[in-house]
Amino acid sequence: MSETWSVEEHLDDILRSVRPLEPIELQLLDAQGCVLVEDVPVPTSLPPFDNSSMDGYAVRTADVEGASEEFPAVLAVIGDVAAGSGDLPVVGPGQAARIMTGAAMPPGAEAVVPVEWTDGGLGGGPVDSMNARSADPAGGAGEVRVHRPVPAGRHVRPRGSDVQAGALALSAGTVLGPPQVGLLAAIGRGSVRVRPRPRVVVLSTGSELVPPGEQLGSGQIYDSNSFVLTSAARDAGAISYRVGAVADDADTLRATIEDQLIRADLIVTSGGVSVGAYDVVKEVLSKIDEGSGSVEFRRLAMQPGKPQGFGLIGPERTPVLALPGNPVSAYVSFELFVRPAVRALMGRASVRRETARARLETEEPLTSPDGKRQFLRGSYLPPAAGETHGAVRPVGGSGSHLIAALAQANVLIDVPEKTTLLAAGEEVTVVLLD
Ligand SMILES: Nc1nc2c(c(=O)[nH]1)N[C@H]1C(S)=C(S)[C@@H](COP(=O)(O)OP(=O)(O)OC[C@H]3O[C@@H](n4cnc5c(N)ncnc54)[C@H](O)[C@@H]3O)O[C@H]1N2
Ligand code: MOO
Repeated sequence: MSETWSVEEHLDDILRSVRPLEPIELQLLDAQGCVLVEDVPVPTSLPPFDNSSMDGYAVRTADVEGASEEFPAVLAVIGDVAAGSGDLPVVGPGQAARIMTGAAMPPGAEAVVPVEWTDGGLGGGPVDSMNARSADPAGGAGEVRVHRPVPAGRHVRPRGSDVQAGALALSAGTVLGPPQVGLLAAIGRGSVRVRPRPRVVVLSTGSELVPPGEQLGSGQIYDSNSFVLTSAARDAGAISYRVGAVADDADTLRATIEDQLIRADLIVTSGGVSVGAYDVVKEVLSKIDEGSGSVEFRRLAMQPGKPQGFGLIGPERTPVLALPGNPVSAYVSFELFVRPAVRALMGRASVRRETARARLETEEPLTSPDGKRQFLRGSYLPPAAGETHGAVRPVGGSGSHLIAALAQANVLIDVPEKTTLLAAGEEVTVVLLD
């Protein structure tokens, strides 16, 4: 650990080694959040047939020309066309078919008159709605009085007006959010080829750690890192598995990691990477895979998050990121290094968090160590209307054990290596955490 690496050098090293996962065919809902690797054409136009956009009556326009409430057009109702009806009546002169939203236009009809522009077949004034079929089984028969004319095509959604057969529904590289999943379903695709979500195994280490919910003994603390890292991995798009804290024992740790390799696209550990006598992660991972790669431990010009390990292990050369154990260090390290690695495995084009420039609000000037890039926790308010910059206020101090303040933060204030003092009102870069 003699050489010191910058944040960017460490990240570049990780991103150079992490390749997107091989694509697989996934059911639509399993593909949510994934990157599509195929161009998906539209097999059949949407809508697949001309259909009504209103509940009403399908008519021939000539029959309702000049119609008014005083002088309604009286048409013979020849039946109902409900959404899903396959059998369509032919609408002849002087006739109308009662039609529901989404139902196919019957042959002969050119437009739809909404039910509100008619007497609903009841012989009175305009109605608000149709009677339910159960209450009025004969509603689709008899006569209807139409109070207004309609031009051809009115209240009709033509076949292909949404998207035409042969067009590109979605192109390779698209991230499948809910609307894209909806479009795939609408064109009849049950599954698609995507890069899968990476499986991230999170493993915390430390003999002092006790799972939340259990009793603490003397010198013990609750294991929070494995929870924050597992949920952060899920938030980044991964399928994450939390492995309970492993004691500071080299053999146990080695066996646990070897067991976990089978289900991991990425392994994240926390703790045990510093210079203490019980820092077993470093001890085990530096030697786990002699010959076919191992984990390198380095010191970064960064605070928090100075000690970091990265390498590829096992037969599949699975990436391992060994994060420092201090809770804030572990989380900041996740945001800066693990999240981009997860996104790179997913094949996402942008792997980094967004940043913004913000005005610093602080009573006392902030100090930062020379030669270290510092990531302070901040509470950020986006720009108000008409303003170009938001405002950020530091929360908590720089101590990497300050878990409560971290929970109040929505940004990291990125203080460059050479900056040692920041006064109120200065412009800073913030990394947006949500
Ligand atoms: N002599 C030196 N000591 C330390 C140095 C150094 O350069 N010289 N670096 C310090 C820095 S900076 C960091 S960061 C830590 C990193 O230490 P480790 O990665 O070895 O982490 P641990 O010693 O296991 O734990 C550190 C701290 O965090 C608590 N912890 C650990 N795991 C969890 C968890 N899962 N949940 C909650 N809290 C956890 C642990 O109890 C310790 O308090 O080393 C410094 N020391
Ligand atoms: O680097 Mo440690 O992460 O400063 O607390």
